[in-house]
Amino acid sequence: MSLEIANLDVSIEGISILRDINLSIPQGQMAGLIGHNGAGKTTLIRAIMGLLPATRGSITFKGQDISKLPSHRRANLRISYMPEDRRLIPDLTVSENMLMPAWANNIKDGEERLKWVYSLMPEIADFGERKALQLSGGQQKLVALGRALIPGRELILLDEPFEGVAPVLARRLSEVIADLRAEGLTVLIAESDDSHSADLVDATWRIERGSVTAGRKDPSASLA
Ligand SMILES: Nc1ncnc2c1ncn2[C@@H]1O[C@H](COP(=O)(O)OP(=O)(O)OP(=O)(O)O)[C@@H](O)[C@H]1O
Repeated sequence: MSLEIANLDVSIEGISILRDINLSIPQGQMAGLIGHNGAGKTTLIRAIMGLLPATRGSITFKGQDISKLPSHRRANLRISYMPEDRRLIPDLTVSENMLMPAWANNIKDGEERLKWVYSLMPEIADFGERKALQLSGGQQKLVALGRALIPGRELILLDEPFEGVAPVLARRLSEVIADLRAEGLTVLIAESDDSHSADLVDATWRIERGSVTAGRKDPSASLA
């Protein structure tokens, strides 16, 4: 297994948000995390990243319990995430925004990895020297995905990547995410319904009021 979560509880300011989460993703596979607004998707992603502490249970990555590791040590294990709100720095260029995690985590081959990101998404290579604020919301999503891919080479967690994206760009995002399979990346895609992720993922997990169950892919989703 790449990621294995067992009996995980997470509280925020004393309020129990996630309860007894059990979830696993084999190496190189893609999984969907499907749940309504407020179900706990972002909280789970933040807990995996080490941005929220576990109050119980374990998060194991490639056989190592990472649940007590600080977030920068998890980044060193090549785990990364794409936040729902893109969080680009408006006055920095597209390239600078994507290189930020390489600078922050002392990643030596950031420039090389950036070239690979541009080969994966040639459309953003054209904007490399533009300031992030000059891009449309959808283009910024592609950049945010690219930025997550600079450190994220083993496990990448995508928090509602299709949210608020026009259909053409959503299709393009899907293609780029599908291409990650060839890289052997393990991917978790959070979505409020599986309309975009159903065709991409090997398995689906449903999250509801802080609890996760193994889900089924919605067979009607690919007809949508
Ligand atoms: N900082 C916080 N303080 C208190 N409660 C919080 C905090 N952050 C999240 N919550 C609560 O935790 C629950 C899960 O929120 P979370 O953001 O993880 O859901 P989500 O599935 O990602 O939803 P969305 O699709 O709206 O982003 C919600 O009930 C929310 O109100």
